[in-house]
Amino acid sequence: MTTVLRADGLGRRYGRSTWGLRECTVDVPAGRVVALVGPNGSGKTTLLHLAAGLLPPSAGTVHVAGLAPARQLARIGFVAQDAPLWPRLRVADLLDAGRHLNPRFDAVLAAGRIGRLDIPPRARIHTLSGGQRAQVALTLVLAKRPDLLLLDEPLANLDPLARRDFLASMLAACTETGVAVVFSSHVVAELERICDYLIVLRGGRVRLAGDLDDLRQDHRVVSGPADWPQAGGWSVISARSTAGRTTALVRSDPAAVAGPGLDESQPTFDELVLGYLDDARHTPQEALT
Ligand SMILES: Nc1ncnc2c1ncn2[C@@H]1O[C@H](COP(=O)(O)OP(=O)(O)OP(=O)(O)O)[C@@H](O)[C@H]1O
Repeated sequence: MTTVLRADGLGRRYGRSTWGLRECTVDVPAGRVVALVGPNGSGKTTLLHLAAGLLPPSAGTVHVAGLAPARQLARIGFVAQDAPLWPRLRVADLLDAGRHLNPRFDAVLAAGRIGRLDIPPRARIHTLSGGQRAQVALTLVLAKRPDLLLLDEPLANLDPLARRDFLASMLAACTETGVAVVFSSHVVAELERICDYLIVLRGGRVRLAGDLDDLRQDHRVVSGPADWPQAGGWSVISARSTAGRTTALVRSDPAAVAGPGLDESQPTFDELVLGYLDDARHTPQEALT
């Protein structure tokens, strides 16, 4: 397995005592589409900035295709939150700038993509819709032909139709170019269709990371009488009780069988993510400082 992004004990401290990210260890295989999820302030942007070489680590290491990000800038595409672009420039001028600034820039791919999206090349950026601006930003980084694409909440500010179009075109571009994508988002429901790898952050720490199919196999949603989670040998991630029944996300040996009176199923993507965001063992942010 080729690893495109490797973080080992990675941490970033802001000021003297606030850790934005701590003890982050993940291995992202080449060509995967990674959902990076977590509540506000959980460290998603910090991780993306470290991976893009925009921030130096305070602890641990991060490598992109085996080297420090600063030495791999040509292989990394990064789109910051809100896809900032020069508002007065025309689309064609931006693509031109991209061509001059990036040695591997694929001008044919960029022009073809903008044409297929029906974005007028003569239009100035500030006249485009939020969805069109997000697509121009995605086109610019895809044309760099990166090995790793880092997208920080690209769906924010997009309406549901624009989100669907953006995700579909992003997935098509990934399949075509083989680029790995790490994609931070709060729009959990939309991620399942496109992601095959998951990283859940909470309180600056990695709560869960791995191949989505493997993670779903390792977990169960089990529902039973109100007191059941105390009775078994499960590792309970989170539990909720309503109307005399308790439903819990548990991590278990795939061979384990639920006892009598318990219903179990493999978690959906939402159940897995929300179960870890609800994690009762959550370490409060104060404990990280
Ligand atoms: N420049 C900074 N100075 C001080 N603290 C910061 C700075 N940037 C981030 N932090 C802190 O680090 C933590 C992680 O922030 P980060 O922006 O990485 O989270 P996030 O998961 O991307 O949040 P959001 O979903 O709101 O964008 C937060 O507690 C935040 O307040």
